[in-house]
Amino acid sequence: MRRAHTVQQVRAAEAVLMARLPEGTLMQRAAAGLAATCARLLPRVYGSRVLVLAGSGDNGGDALHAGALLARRGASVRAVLLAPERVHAAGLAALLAAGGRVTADQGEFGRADLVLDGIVGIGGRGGLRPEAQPYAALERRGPVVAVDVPSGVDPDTGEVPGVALRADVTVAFGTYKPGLLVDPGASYAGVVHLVDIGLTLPEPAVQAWQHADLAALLPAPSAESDKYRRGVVGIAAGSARYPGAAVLAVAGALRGGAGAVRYAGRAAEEVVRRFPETLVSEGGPAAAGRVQAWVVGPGSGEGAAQALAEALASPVPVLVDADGLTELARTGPAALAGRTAPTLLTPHTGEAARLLAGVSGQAPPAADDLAAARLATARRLAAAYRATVLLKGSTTVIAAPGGAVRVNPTGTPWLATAGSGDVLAGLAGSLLAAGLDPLDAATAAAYLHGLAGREASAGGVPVTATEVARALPGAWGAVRG
Ligand SMILES: NC(=O)C1=CN([C@@H]2O[C@H](COP(=O)(O)OP(=O)(O)OC[C@H]3O[C@@H](n4cnc5c(N)ncnc54)[C@H](O)[C@@H]3O)[C@@H](O)[C@H]2O)[C@@H](O)CC1
Ligand SMILES: Nc1ncnc2c1ncn2[C@@H]1O[C@H](COP(=O)(O)OP(=O)(O)O)[C@@H](O)[C@H]1O
Ligand SMILES: [K+]
Repeated sequence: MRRAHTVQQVRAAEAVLMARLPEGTLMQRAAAGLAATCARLLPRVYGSRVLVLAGSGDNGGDALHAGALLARRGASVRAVLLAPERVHAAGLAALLAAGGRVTADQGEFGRADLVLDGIVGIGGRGGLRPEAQPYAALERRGPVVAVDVPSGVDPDTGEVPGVALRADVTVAFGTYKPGLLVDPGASYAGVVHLVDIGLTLPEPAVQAWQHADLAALLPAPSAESDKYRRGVVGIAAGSARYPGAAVLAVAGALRGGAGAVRYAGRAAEEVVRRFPETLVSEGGPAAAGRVQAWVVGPGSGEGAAQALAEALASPVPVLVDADGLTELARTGPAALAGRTAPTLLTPHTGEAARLLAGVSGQAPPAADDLAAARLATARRLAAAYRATVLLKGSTTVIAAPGGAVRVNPTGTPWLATAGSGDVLAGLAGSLLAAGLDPLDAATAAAYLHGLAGREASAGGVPVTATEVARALPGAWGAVRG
């Protein structure tokens, strides 16, 4: 599991450690880890040209100390001081003593074999200041290594409020920061290396699960299992107009670990033709047999209101997607008030905007603004609807009403294809029916769906939602190892 901590959490942990250690110890540890990563990135350190961009704080100090270590190994190190009057004095002294030099020549950026971005770290706010902005647009020859955080990226949120410096590698100290895991910030971080500096940290603000975390969680039948004990997932999706959404949601659900899939809706004929293993009925959720979880909304069209009301009236977990979300946004959180079982909402940013309008009673915010602030959006929705929220898009973020947040590290932009969300909804619903709680079901579904999308698009080929569903068993296999 990758754990990310907020600036406040990091500073608190740092304060405890600094009180025990001689001054400068933490920075020495950080600089040593940073220099070691740089040395691995360079074909050879001796004779390489390294440029340090040093801001006014400790982030600049780390970069200058790492520059000094590289200079001692024979690199030709130059430093641009973005705020010379407030530069980290000990860092600069170390660099100069090791043979490094200060420069004001921007051209060094394009000539460097490696650039260290020490402009700002966890003290940075509000994008790059004007004096640093030109570096974001300059041609580069070697990799840019961000010190702790790519400068200009908000460490706590991943928001990029102005210009930021795109890194090839980020060396993070002590822990990941949420902004390194969530787009748009994550896309500026490149490959993230973690350097242990000895911090003792509390529960992380954000988690990103990996194969091993998921393997421990995915349902598996035992000798005593039968199809009912494995869980039955109900799919209330599709309509005469959109039968495909029903087929795709069922395709996802059949590969999600439940023992049976029950379909309730207008596209029963198409569903059975494609998947004869499905139990079908023509009516809505109220008229269907028992299930352990409902998925409602994909392609439901005009039937969405009725299907949603019936599913929400049931005592089992309900996943609301697509047209179901549009319907829910009309009533707002009040529609969930009487529920006795958990609810999982799976909006993209357009649906998230409608859901927020359903809370405020005002015009929906712009979807692009919500995409730029994914963590805040998912948290707001989870709190307002008292439901778990899986916010789809370039980084899928999952927020539980109690405050837990997970971000999904798998996925590919190739998943942005019609119907892939329907597959995800079916898959997540199936995991809910198999007994996972909404946070785990959403985490596992996003992860497997993202892996399947990558597998199906391997080599950079377009994928269809059907192919994503077909790749799901392979994704389970990869996770299970
Ligand atoms: N907290 C820790 O546990 C450790 C921190 N270390 C380093 O210290 C860094 C934090 O240092 P600081 O607290 O001095 O903060 P920074 O170095 O991140 O920022 C310092 C100053 O930059 C200015 N600034 C803020 N936003 C800016 C912007 N957008 N553009 C230009 N200047 C801006 C402000 O005047 C601020 O005081 C970490 O990111 C890390 O690199 C490490 O040395 C080791 C341990
Ligand atoms: N830029 C992107 N990068 C990665 N994944 C994306 C991107 N855009 C969309 N996705 C993923 O593609 C899927 C699309 O779902 P959705 O928007 O509901 O589409 P549909 O309604 O057509 O099924 C989601 O899993 C979402 O997270
Ligand atoms: K930085």
